[in-house]
Parts: sequence; C-alpha cells; structure tokens
Amino acid sequence: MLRSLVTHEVKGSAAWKLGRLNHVALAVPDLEQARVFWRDVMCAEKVSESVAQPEHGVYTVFVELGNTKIELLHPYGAESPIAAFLERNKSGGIHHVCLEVADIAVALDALKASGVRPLSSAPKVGAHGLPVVFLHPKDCGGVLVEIEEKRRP
Ligand SMILES: CC[C@H](C(=O)O)C(=O)SCCNC(=O)CCNC(=O)[C@H](O)C(C)(C)COP(=O)(O)OP(=O)(O)OC[C@H]1O[C@@H](n2cnc3c(N)ncnc32)[C@H](O)[C@@H]1OP(=O)(O)O
Ligand SMILES: [Co+2]
Repeated sequence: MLRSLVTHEVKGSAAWKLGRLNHVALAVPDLEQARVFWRDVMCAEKVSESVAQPEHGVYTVFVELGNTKIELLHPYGAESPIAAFLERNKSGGIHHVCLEVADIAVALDALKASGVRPLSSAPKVGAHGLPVVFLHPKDCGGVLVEIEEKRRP
C-alpha cells in the first residue's frame, strides 16, 4: 500500500513537482500502417521516420501535436519489453504515459519513499537523449508511467 500520497517533502530531498505530459505511447502491431494513419488520416503535421532503439527493444515514431507527442512503439528484437503487451492487445493500445520532471534523482527518491517501484535500478537514456525511468504499473494505478528528466528554464 502506498505510504502518504500527500507529503511533498521527503527526508533528504527537496520537494519536487510533476512537469508536463511529454508523450503518450501507443504500442502498434504495424508501425508503417500506424505512421501513415496518424499522418494521412489524422493529419498530424509532423510525423517522424521510424527509429530503431535497440537498447530499449523498440522502434519509435514520434507524432508531434504541438502541446505534447504521441510515441508509436513497435517491438525491436526478440526481447522487446512490449512484446507481451501486443500479445495481449493484438490491435495495439495505449502503452504508457511519459511525464517530465526537473530532476529525476529527486523524483525517484520521493517516489521510492512513497512506495513506487522503479522498473530499473538506474535511469537509461531515452528517445530524446534524456534520462528516463519507468515506474511499476501496479504502483501507479495500473498505468505504466515513464518519467523523463527535462530541465526547463
Ligand atoms: C526509446 C525509449 C522510449 C522513450 O524514451 O520514450 C520508450 O518509451 S521505450 C518503451 C518500451 N520500454 C518499456 O516499456 C520499459 C518498461 N516496461 C517494461 O519493463 C515491461 O513492459 C513491463 C515490466 C511493464 C511489463 O512487461 P510484461 O507485459 O512482459 O510483464 P507481465 O506480462 O509480467 O505484466 C506484469 C503486469 O503488468 C501489467 N502490464 C504490462 N504492461 C503494462 C502496461 N503497458 N500498462 C499497464 N499494465 C501493464 C500486466 O498486465 C501484468 O499485470 P497482471 O495484473 O499481473 O496481469
Ligand atoms: Co516513452
């Protein structure tokens, strides 16, 4: 059970606050079909090419929306962390949300103190070249949450 959800002050670390919605990630069974859908049917202005992310076990395509992004994900390699998700959801679906934090170490301290488990022992470099960590969906109301360190002026 999560300890207090209210305290923002955590022993030994400054208060932190949650930043912007960086992206909503969709796992897709057919990346090119999804890319064309968001570009030609949904008329998104900026849809990136597919980028292989071997260290994350996915291909990514980013659909720019102005105030946030959609990240299209497709498995890369035999060990993809999203393979089981697509097995369970054959047509694809919302996979995770990515939220920005100013300091990922401070955020992780606070989250761990509240009983939220990170899925990796240390941040990895994400699709934007910034530190990212995923939080256990069971500790986040059934939602897979990715936090990305984005220092804003
Ligand atoms: C290039 C980086 C890019 C970026 O920077 O933006 C990315 O986003 S990379 C994206 C791909 N990488 C990851 O998603 C890494 C974190 N994810 C994982 O490690 C796995 O997906 C994991 C552990 C969350 C789930 O893996 P798997 O489905 O194989 O595990 P289980 O079948 O054992 O499921 C356990 C439990 O969790 C539930 N679950 C699984 N996926 C999700 C999800 N996306 N949202 C919510 N819940 C999820 C699953 O249903 C199981 O629940 P249970 O009640 O036990 O059946
Ligand atoms: Co992501």
